Amino acid sequence: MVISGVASADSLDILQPALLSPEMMVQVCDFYFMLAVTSQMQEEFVLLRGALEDTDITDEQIAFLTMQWYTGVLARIRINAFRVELATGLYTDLFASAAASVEAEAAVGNAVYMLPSFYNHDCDPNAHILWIENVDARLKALRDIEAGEELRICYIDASMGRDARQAILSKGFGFQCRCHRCLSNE
Ligand SMILES: C[S@@+](CC[C@H](N)C(=O)[O-])C[C@H]1O[C@@H](n2cnc3c(N)ncnc32)[C@H](O)[C@@H]1O
Repeated sequence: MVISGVASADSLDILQPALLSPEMMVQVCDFYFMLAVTSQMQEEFVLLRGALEDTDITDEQIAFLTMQWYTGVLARIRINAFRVELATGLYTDLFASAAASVEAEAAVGNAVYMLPSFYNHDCDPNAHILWIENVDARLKALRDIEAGEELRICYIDASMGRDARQAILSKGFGFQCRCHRCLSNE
């Protein structure tokens, strides 16, 4: 993930982190839980820290890079990252070209965008994030939107049935969807 421009080490704190699954938590006292750091995370952290230490960056500049910071960032990437798929072609036919790009598995990578990270999910969304020719995320309205109406995007393949959607949203994003479509059993 790249944050362009000048950003402070705590700039990602504003994003909602993933809820920790029971396997990832260890109880440290009656009330507090902490992330049980997996060996893979630990290994990645040591590699990252070591790579930065080998550069001209001073210890003071990487003082923020603690294991706690790293796991907090991973928990945020977990539910806020978008799979970037470039749509090419005419703006008027973006959905056809976006669908073709998904079919061709043309993802160019994953990225976290600050503002789009605040859009909640709906199985019948009123907006859609897309990428045209570059990795700048754009928001396209899917229908007329009333002033004050919440902008909602769909995190998953909306063509799946209700149970499949619920299962993916619960497992992947940690919530039970109560959108109009799910509540109407559609
Ligand atoms: C990318 S964040 C969306 C922004 C987040 N609600 C916030 O306040 O920063 C995704 C998280 O928002 C919550 N969320 C998104 N859509 C939801 C929905 N339809 N129902 C309940 N929770 C939802 C879930 O906790 C989900 O893991």
